[in-house]
Formats: sequence, C-alpha cells, structure tokens
Amino acid sequence: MALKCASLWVCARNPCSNLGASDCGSGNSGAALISFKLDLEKFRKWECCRFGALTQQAITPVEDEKPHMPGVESSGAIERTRGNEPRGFHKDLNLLPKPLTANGLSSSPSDGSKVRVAYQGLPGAYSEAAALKAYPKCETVPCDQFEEVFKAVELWLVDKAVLPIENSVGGSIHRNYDLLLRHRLHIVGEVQLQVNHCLLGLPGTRKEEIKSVLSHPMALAQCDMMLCDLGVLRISAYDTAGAAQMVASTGVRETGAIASAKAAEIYGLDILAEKIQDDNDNITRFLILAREPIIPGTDRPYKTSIVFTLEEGPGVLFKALSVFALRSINLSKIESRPWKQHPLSVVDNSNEGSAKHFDYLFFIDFEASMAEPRAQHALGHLQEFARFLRVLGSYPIDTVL
Ligand SMILES: O=C(O)C(=O)C[C@]1(C(=O)O)C=C[C@@H](O)C=C1
Repeated sequence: MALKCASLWVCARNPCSNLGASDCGSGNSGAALISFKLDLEKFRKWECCRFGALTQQAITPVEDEKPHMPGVESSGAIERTRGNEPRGFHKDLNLLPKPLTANGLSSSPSDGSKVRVAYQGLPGAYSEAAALKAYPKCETVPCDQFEEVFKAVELWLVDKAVLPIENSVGGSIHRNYDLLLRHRLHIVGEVQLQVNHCLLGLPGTRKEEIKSVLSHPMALAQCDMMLCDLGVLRISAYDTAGAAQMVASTGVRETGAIASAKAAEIYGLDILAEKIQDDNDNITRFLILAREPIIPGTDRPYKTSIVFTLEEGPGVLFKALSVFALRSINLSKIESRPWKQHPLSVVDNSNEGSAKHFDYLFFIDFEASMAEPRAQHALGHLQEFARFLRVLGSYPIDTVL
C-alpha cells in the first residue's frame, strides 16, 4: 500500500492547542492541527494523516524530485553549474535572479518543469551551492529572509527550501531551529557542504589595502583569526554573496567581502586570499524542507529529527535520552531552545518558597529511520516523559562531502 504521509505530528499529553498556534504550526487555526496519541501500529503502517489547506491541492509532478544522493547517482554537481565563463567575467547584475520579497511571494509558482529550490541570500551564496548539491538540475530561487524561504514553500511558489542549520566551527543557527517549529514543513534531506571562504576585493586591490570586511556573521566568525591578523573592521551582511555584491556595487577599494569563489566570479571581484577559515574542515549542514514528508526506508543510513518538551523534575532529560541508549540508537545532535510560548514554570516548594524554571524545547537528531521498529519504540517510550513531541522528518544522511 503506497501511503503518502502528509504530516507526522505527535503531541503527547498536552494537546497541540495548548501549545499556542505558533508552536504547532504556521498561523493556521487550531483546527488545522491534529494531535493524536502515538499508535505504534499505525505508525508502522505509515497511516496517513492529512490536514492543512496546502496539502489538499494537487502536486504538479516535477522532474528530478528525489534529492541527489552524492556517490549514489552522479557527482560533480556544483562544478557543472559554474558555467564556462572565464574567471573574472563580469555579468550584467540586472540579469541575475532577484530575491523574493514578501510582495514577490504572490507571484505564480513553478511551471512544473524543474524542481525549484528556495534559499536565503543571493546567487553565489553557500546555501545556493547546497541546493545544487542536493538537486543538481534544480532552479534556485533566492530569497531575502529565512522567513520568506519558508513562505515560498508554503505558498507553493517553490517545491523545496534549503536552510543552514549548523556549522562545524560556528555551531547552531538558532533562528532556524525556531523557524522549524513555527512552520509546518518537513525535513526531507540534509546536505553537508565544505565551506571554503575567500577574501574578495575590487579588481586590482591588494590584501593590505583592506580596512573593513563585510560578510554574513557566521562567515565572519569562521574567519576570526585571519580578520584579527588583518586588524580590519567587521561588518555584518545578510549573506556572503550579498556582501560581495555590495563591495562590487559600492566600489570602495578599502572594503572587502568574505564569500565564495563563485561569488567572486559572479560579481567580478578578485580573490585576495583563499581558504581563510580558521578550521580547514569548515562544514555547514543544511536541511532540505518540503511540504510533504518522504516515506523513510532502510535502504541506506537515515537520520530522524524530533523536537520535544519535558515535565519538570530530577533526571527527566536523562530518562528521555535513555530511550535511545537502550536501543543502541546514536544521537548525532542535541540542541535546546527556550520554549517561547511557555518560557517559565513556577514550582511551589513549601519549605523554600516558589522557584522559577526556564522551560526548554529539545531538538534531537538520531541515527535511525522511522521505518525501523527500534525508532518507533524509542518514540513511544519517549512519549511517557514528553509533554509535546513532534517528528520533524526522517531522511537519508548525507555521507559524501
Ligand atoms: O551567506 C551564505 O552564503 C549562506 O549560505 C549562509 C551561511 C550560514 O548561515 O551559515 C552558510 C554557510 C556558511 O556557514 C556561512 C553562511
């Protein structure tokens, strides 16, 4: 039976409606949210639970719908997209795709001929490279803000979104953890990307002339040592490619940008220094999001991402994590975020007065597929401690850099 699971939500103990709409979904009324007791049998059979207006519309079949699995089908995706122009070729910037803005979100969606993948930033951003690693033939759609990346998928303007979630040097991108919870998209894949930063400047500039450097805060943090050595002023930009474009358009020789070699090519800048990140192994992990979850298999290594909250009490987190240890399931990531709808608990202790505790959401990635009984049992067990539990996605691990 080929069932398509439109959404996999599990709300334990507290019904979703108690969490507030923004914790459970994207501003739709509580009626759009379904809470159900985790039924392992149904879970096993991938019983379908559908809700939300968007999922009722027909999906236009698209070419190359499956994420590209590096090493499984073909490789060299990013190189193929670089084109044949000689380095330094100065393209007409007006011909580049314009980022989506909140207004632009009302324009018509894909014609169905290609997978359209939204990302935050301008052409030449690392997020675009991540989209092309996952879908080598996709049409990439730049967006101004992360929020617009989510909206572009929710409003059917694109098929998928690519979102940076953590970096091996800079750590987690907290804003994107919060957005994952606020929206109802599903994680359908991940991309690990080696990020090699370059210092870019106007053509003919020498590195010693640079007095200030523009880039995304993550990129500035990843190149901290080099920036300290240069003794330059750091200026934040929305994305690395946007920083390169700004340097190209303002034409100030003393201002450089940290961005990719591809951004140098697109915006006609010189590469003044290469591989300037503090750690040579500078890897950013991106998530691929879609309106519908994929049906997980067991044919290759899978990862499952969940978010939950716990009751207050000694050892509760220890018990929650033990559900994975007991089944030899490896955890690859744990992140805690303030539970914004419920930031503080007041606990009355008659001897010592009342105490306030912060309430947290725990995001966990574990290395098992939801198609495996051990993963289903672990979540059934976790439900005994969790006040709220949601599966964000079960998807193939990206094993090729
Ligand atoms: O600015 C870009 O090029 C991005 O794709 C964003 C981003 C990030 O958010 O971490 C992605 C990869 C690098 O770690 C630096 C910046």
